[in-house]
Amino acid sequence: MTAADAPGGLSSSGHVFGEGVVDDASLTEAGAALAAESARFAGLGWMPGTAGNLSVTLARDPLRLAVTASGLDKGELTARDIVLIDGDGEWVPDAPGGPASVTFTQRLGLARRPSAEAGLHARIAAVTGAGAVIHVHALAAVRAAHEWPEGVVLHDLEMLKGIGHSAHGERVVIPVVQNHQDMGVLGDDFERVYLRPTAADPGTGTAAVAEVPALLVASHGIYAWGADLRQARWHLELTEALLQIALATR
Ligand SMILES: CSC[C@@H](O)[C@@H](O)C(=O)COP(=O)(O)O
Ligand SMILES: [Zn+2]
Repeated sequence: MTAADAPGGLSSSGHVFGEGVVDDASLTEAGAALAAESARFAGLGWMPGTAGNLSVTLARDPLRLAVTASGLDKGELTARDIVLIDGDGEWVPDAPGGPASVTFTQRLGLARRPSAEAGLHARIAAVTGAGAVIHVHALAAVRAAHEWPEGVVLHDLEMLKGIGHSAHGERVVIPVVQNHQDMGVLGDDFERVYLRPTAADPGTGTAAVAEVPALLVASHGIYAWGADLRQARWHLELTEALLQIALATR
């Protein structure tokens, strides 16, 4: 299976969960998938200039993510424009199977810095178990966070089903946090507002609480995540559409 035809744009071999080992092949595959996804959102106008960033989780123990490099035009990324980071969002030497002390990025002759927001990607992946996180500067997300700084309440909308909730009779809150340049602060704020999912109780049949797979950062943009890149994209596009409806019908 190639990166192009795999669910989420990344083949199952690209996820090396549990081993903490990431090789050149999985990095290249992740880079290709992130570049393709990034071009899609740049085309939508959701990543103007160098805005926005994306990541995929490559390993869980210890946590390793491939994140887009900082400060690049997100409509022009290539498979090489990624950086391997740890659970703190810090660059880590990659490709342990490669020549000793020569990293993937060094072999390519590139000096890449991880996204300035890599720390929040890593926090979201750690807390939610996400396989992919996407951050864009989409307009409805910014407008909705400005309009409803305590969180955007949605209900009785068909597309809520697309983010794991009911189309009828359920109150869903898209959380909002204030913008901050310190990813540690943003990560803590995210954990404070994140609605953790609960499993269904087989004894009582009590319905599980589903998560809300999106976070609005006021005066900035939106983060959305999912089990893989494709699901993260669906959650992002559906949330932005829901926010457009909320703004249009307020
Ligand atoms: C063009 S300003 C946007 C940045 O400050 C930031 O918010 C952003 O989304 C992109 O940062 P980056 O470090 O390139 O991943
Ligand atoms: Zn941003």
